[in-house]
Amino acid sequence: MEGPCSPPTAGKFVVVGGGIAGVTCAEQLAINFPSEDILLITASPVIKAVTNFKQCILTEDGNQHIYKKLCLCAGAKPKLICEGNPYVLGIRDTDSAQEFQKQLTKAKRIMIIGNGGIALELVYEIEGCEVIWVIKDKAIGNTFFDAGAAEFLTSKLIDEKPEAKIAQKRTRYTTEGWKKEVQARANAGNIGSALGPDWHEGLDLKGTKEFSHKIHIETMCEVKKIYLQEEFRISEKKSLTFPRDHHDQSVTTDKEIWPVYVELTNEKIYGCDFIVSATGVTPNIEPFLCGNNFDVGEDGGLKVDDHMHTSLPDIYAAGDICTASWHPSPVWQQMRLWTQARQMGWYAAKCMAAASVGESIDMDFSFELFAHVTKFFNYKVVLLGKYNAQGLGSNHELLLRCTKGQEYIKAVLQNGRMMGAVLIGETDLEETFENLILNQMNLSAYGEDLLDPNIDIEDYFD
Ligand SMILES: Cc1cc2nc3c(=O)[nH]c(=O)nc-3n(C[C@H](O)[C@H](O)[C@H](O)COP(=O)(O)OP(=O)(O)OC[C@H]3O[C@@H](n4cnc5c(N)ncnc54)[C@H](O)[C@@H]3O)c2cc1C
Ligand SMILES: NC(=O)C1=CN([C@@H]2O[C@H](COP(=O)(O)OP(=O)(O)OC[C@H]3O[C@@H](n4cnc5c(N)ncnc54)[C@H](OP(=O)(O)O)[C@@H]3O)[C@@H](O)[C@H]2O)C=CC1
Repeated sequence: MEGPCSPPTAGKFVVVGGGIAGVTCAEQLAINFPSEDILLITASPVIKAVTNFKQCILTEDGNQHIYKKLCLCAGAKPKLICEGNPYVLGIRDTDSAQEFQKQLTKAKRIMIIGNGGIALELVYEIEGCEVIWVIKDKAIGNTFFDAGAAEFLTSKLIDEKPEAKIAQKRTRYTTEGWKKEVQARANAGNIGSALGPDWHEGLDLKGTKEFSHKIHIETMCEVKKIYLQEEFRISEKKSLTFPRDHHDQSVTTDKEIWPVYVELTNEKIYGCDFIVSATGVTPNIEPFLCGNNFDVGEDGGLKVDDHMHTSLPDIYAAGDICTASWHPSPVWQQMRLWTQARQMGWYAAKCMAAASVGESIDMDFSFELFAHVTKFFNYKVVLLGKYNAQGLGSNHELLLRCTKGQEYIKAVLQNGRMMGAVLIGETDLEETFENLILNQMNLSAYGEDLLDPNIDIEDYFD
């Protein structure tokens, strides 16, 4: 490690990471302390070490920065099924998304591994390329849906894609102005900020073929082995599987020569141009561990308490890098999402500001109820509270309403109180359900009327 090349700079507050968590944290600190210098450090220059005993961080360019309070917002990186294989791509930032797009323009068939957000979005968006989608579960979208919602969505996947996409209603964050600079600097290194909602809007996700969608789903299996073309040819002659569409699971032999071959745990082998590993993320904590005894969560994040404080004095963390380790509200859980990263960055700044002037602060309201609004297969999707009855055991009931091609509504109730909901389509129920979850009103008397389409429940509960 090189020695420091210039005298240390001092800032009351230092924030590491130019993603949504870090930028929101720095912005909020600047609002609270307009006359202070707030130092925002992002992947270029990369942080090499944090030496807490000296309240000092050392950047890769050899500079030292002294802090009174530090917030680590270095995000996460893709957890790939296999590191160092040029045919296995992860998607995280602008560079990796562009690399994926570049490879796709030359591809006839790709394989997507994983059953979460990235896979769900990709299988719907990719055109002109066969997609073999490999999932560990029985049904699609395990991180967001139960089997019922998955079935509702699967029927959309195998129908033709509609022309009109639903309108964007949220504020778009662009990389213009000063944010562009932050992004550009981050991308100069090899770790950029995570792409967020609408990340594929500007990308032309088209392969070499003329058809729209061709998706084959392999359920309940994982990758057993990946062979490069040469390795595969000299390996014992294995029979290649030829993908059919979703309904036709018959197996025939594929005669084409592919750059890479994947053997699955169900013994099938597919050739393809490349593999997308959409298999979750690992928090970026390594640069901060050396010499520091941070408490680390089971998912590999820096543990933070209800004031976003890590286990080390004056060091906070927010966004994908952290593991929420406080006793949460019964209807909130952490998921590594853009909205949570922003809320955490904002709240961390509030906590840092309060601590620095010796004030106390209550937990922010945004951690009362889990709420995620997104779009899958061109449907608006709203997830509230314990939307999949997470942690409720068998002591819960589900109310369902489904109109094929239009809407899927699920309410999760426990002891007559609403604990969570999945709303797919333009249901207009999110505000009412959000209130019902928050106020924990006893709904036993309403029974199934709660989802009766002939009853306007908005009027009912107002
Ligand atoms: C393809 C994709 C699509 C997504 N879509 C959605 C969506 O639709 N909805 C949703 O809610 N969420 C979505 N997410 C998740 C969401 O983008 C992330 O949860 C969120 O952006 C995390 O923000 P962050 O600031 O914690 O981390 P990041 O955005 O990862 O930012 C981390 C920052 O730290 C910097 N950094 C890293 N290491 C160092 C270091 N050693 N020194 C200095 N700087 C460092 C990086 O350069 C970066 O600027 C998506 C994620 C991906 C990858
Ligand atoms: N619209 C949205 O809300 C979007 C959100 N995102 C967010 O971005 C981040 C990255 O997305 P993504 O990579 O899709 O991560 P997710 O955490 O959403 O999903 C990862 C998926 O990969 C599966 N998986 C993990 N390891 C393996 C393995 N070895 N073999 C096969 N499958 C495996 C997981 O299964 P299991 O759960 O059983 O381990 C899970 O289905 C996440 O934080 C996600 O929430 C991304 C895109 C869109």
